[in-house]
Amino acid sequence: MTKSKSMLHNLMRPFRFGSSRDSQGEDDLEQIAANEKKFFRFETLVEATNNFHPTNKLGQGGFGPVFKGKLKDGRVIAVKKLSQYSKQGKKEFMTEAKLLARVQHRNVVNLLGYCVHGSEKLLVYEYVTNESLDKLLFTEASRRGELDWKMRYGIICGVARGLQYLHVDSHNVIIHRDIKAGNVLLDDKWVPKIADFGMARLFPEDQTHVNTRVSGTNGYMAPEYVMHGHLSAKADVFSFGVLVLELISGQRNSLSSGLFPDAENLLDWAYKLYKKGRSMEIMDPTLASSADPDQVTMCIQIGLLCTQGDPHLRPTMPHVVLTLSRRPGTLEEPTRPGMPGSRYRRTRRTSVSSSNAGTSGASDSYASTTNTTGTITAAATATANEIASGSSSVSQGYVTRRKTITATENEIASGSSSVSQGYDTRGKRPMEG
Ligand SMILES: Nc1ncnc2c1ncn2[C@@H]1O[C@H](COP(=O)(O)OP(=O)(O)OP(=O)(O)O)[C@@H](O)[C@H]1O
Repeated sequence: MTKSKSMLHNLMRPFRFGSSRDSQGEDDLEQIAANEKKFFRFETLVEATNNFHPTNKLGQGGFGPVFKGKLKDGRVIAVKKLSQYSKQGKKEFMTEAKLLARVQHRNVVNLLGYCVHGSEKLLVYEYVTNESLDKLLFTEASRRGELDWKMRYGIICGVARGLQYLHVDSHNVIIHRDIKAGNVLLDDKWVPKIADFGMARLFPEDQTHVNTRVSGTNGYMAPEYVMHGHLSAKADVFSFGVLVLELISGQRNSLSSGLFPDAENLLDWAYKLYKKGRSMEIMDPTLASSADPDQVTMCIQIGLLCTQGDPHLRPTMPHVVLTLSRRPGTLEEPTRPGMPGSRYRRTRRTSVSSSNAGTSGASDSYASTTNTTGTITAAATATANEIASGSSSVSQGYVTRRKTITATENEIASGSSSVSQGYDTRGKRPMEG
């Protein structure tokens, strides 16, 4: 083809019609992906996982089963077979997966690539050797003692850095929406890695169940998200705050545990003790010999700042990372934590913390009341009480996924994002190819 002919050919490409255009597009994408070594042949994954043998199965998540495998080049992988309910078109899936595979950070589980085979869609991750944090912290309680303070502090710092990367430093703003102990994997050196990012892109909103607008996990979801479906990076900050308090206390943030004297949940308990100057009482007793009291006190305060009812008052992740990198010092006073069922109310505050530069003086806050305003219909089928007690099925299945919205990096970095105002039904902001 001459140069001018090939130019014309390229110009005409978007206007070609019919299936040949689609298959051509897919072929092109496959070719690009293959060149970038992100596209895995199905046969390669069959071989690596011993034909997805049950003994290779690592577990079953909301998006489908995960299998351990080994590639011929020696790399150990985790292959997630996406649920058949992912109706996303092949081309779109490949575009999304290709972009997500560019997200690379020490504290994020790296997506090595992906595969499409007939109706099957698969994601190929680096294999992370150790358990997920929830197993160590909660499921096998006897193992909680293995996590001394230094390790827990390292996990707090690592997850904070991973989230900062997703919110601000990656090519695209990525709001995770499901930060929880179960989505933090630990490698052989106990470096934490955030799993399951970017699922919103692979499970577009219009393909999820009608009653399940809110996804996420009970006990971790910010009240504005539960109640109104408002999602911003500050919803991740809230979940991160819950995780911090869980790491310090060794307790799940759930009502059903009944472990929090005179308090509704872990956040309430921590806040009440903090107000009495006794915040250290939430500390897991197994940390007694390893804890650095100044660091623990600082982290409790960070946890409380992150879980404040008013999303505008919560710090941004860059601010959290900065605070953690400094020696423990004076921090702002946290206001009341957000509770599921809290009512949304705007109040004018006289002082706004330094972590919120860029937010307006008038701030939204959540009244501490369990009276709902009926706006729960904007969220999920679960009631506020179900969510608070962890008995809701909001996060149980693939149908509960996911929604995120648009924001610029600067908005998110400054905490002034208006992301909660508008939704991108496909769970993303536009990305460059
Ligand atoms: N990259 C990985 N390396 C090692 N194990 C992994 C990896 N990804 C997932 N797993 C394991 O596979 C299992 C299923 O994980 P997945 O993330 O799909 O679901 P989940 O976190 O259990 O639930 P949910 O989807 O509701 O968050 C878990 O036990 C998890 O620890």
